[in-house]
Amino acid sequence: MIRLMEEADLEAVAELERICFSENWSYKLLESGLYSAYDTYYVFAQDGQILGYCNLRILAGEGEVQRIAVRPEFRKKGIAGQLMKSMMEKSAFEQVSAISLEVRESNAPARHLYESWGFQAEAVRKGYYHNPTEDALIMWKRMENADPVCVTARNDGN
Ligand SMILES: CC(=O)SCCNC(=O)CCNC(=O)[C@H](O)C(C)(C)COP(=O)(O)OP(=O)(O)OC[C@H]1O[C@@H](n2cnc3c(N)ncnc32)[C@H](O)[C@@H]1OP(=O)(O)O
Repeated sequence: MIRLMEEADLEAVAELERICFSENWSYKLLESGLYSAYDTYYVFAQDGQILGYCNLRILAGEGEVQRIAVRPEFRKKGIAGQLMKSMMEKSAFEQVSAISLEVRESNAPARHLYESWGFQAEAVRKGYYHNPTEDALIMWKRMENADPVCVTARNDGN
């Protein structure tokens, strides 16, 4: 089941980070995020185990999918899809104009996931990632209530 992350989940989520990302978020960073007014963390929990988690940041009327990860042995079972659904519902509830995210260019599973939720790659950040060095794709999804003028301005870097 999907629920909000709690303090008791922090160690398990930090472990998930270590398993899933070469540049992983620390316990301290996750702890500060838990109490941030801008961040919403969801976990997918089953039989007392955290199988997946994600973080949505909402700032100035825009959303950003900052993190999503699923334990390797539980992938391709729709868990990330359920986490995405929770973030999309939260974004709609908060009436964000658009949602963005960054993803490694070579990360086919994540890109497929995001495309299936209506995200489109619109820009590249050269050498954004380290360990190994790689470009980031910036993907966007416009929400139905989007203000086109505002979104265009943001995409031009203004
Ligand atoms: C903003 C960021 O966090 S970017 C980094 C994203 N996170 C990571 O790279 C961490 C490591 N990877 C993972 O944890 C997982 O592979 C995730 C989160 C990308 C996907 O999690 P899963 O639970 O396996 O995804 P889920 O089963 O919900 O599948 C979602 C869609 O992606 C597709 N997909 C999943 N894995 C793959 C794959 N290896 N190759 C191609 N497509 C895939 C599925 O077919 C499904 O598409 P569909 O809805 O059209 O059938």
